[in-house]
Amino acid sequence: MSIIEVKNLKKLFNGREVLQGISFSVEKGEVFGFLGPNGAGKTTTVRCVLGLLRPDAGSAQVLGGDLGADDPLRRRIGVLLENNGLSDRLTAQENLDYFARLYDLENPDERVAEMLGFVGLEERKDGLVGTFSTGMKRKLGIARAVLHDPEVLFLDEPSSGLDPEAQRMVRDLILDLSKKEGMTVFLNSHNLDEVQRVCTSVAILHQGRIRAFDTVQRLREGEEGTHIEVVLGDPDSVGRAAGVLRGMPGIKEVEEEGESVTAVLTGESAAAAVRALVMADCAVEEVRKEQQSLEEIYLAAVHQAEGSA
Ligand SMILES: Nc1ncnc2c1ncn2[C@@H]1O[C@H](COP(=O)(O)OP(=O)(O)OP(=O)(O)O)[C@@H](O)[C@H]1O
Repeated sequence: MSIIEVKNLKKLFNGREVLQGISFSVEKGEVFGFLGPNGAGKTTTVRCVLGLLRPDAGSAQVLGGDLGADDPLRRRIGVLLENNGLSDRLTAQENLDYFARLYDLENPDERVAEMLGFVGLEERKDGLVGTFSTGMKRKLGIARAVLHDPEVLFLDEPSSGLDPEAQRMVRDLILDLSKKEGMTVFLNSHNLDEVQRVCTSVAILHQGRIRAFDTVQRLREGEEGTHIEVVLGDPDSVGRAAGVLRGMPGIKEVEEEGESVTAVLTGESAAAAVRALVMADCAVEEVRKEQQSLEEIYLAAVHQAEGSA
């Protein structure tokens, strides 16, 4: 079962179809990036998924249920939206204490201390949140969102307005939650660099339609296979290396370019290609995998959609 399952979701505002039947799913432990230009329909989608907005057609399920209709289910998710839900007039600890009581946690003091430590704010626990920097508030907001140990975490633009160092801390927190706690994360973001670094899969939404949906790795490697460039240490190896690669069934489009050979791996790993080249005595100096950046993929998806509109 997918953790988040959106099927043919439609939403109309004033007769205009803002979501035109979108579908995607997020599996357990994934960090999913939801991308799209301003006005694409991301917030509308998230509001439908969170059960805050009723779709006109289709369904949006989280952990097998409808968050709008199932109270106990809501306890199993954590949400950090633009407004971090913290009170400026309370200290960091008092803010978390309040939510720990709200969630009726078993060992509230321990959990609050643990989460203050997790986000690196234990030394500032008695500071008033109103005096905190944007980065500190964001970290405390994340601690607040995961205090009750949810299975799924929704984050809306978690790094917006943060300096590079604070962005990095937020990124590390997300990776920790996913890798160490096995949390599934839904990340709404315009920061393509951040998404490329932390997300395992992405969907690109544009004008109410999903234009791309796949793992980050598959999107970056391209549909036809992984492009590699093998740089050879001596010119004599080039022809021999090209011959070896052409003889491998899972490799196509082998071309000689100066002191390099380029190829597309369709059913063979880069490691297997390198092994074959070394066995054939080719002086392999460097192997580069040529991957598109998420930014290139995003811009291509959006422009292609605009071209076809
Ligand atoms: N309550 C509403 N009533 C009418 N139109 C709405 C409403 N909410 C959103 N829209 C419209 O739906 C479209 C999608 O908006 P949405 O906020 O979902 O986009 P978004 O992808 O989240 O954009 P951004 O990145 O700027 O936050 C926009 O054209 C917006 O004006």
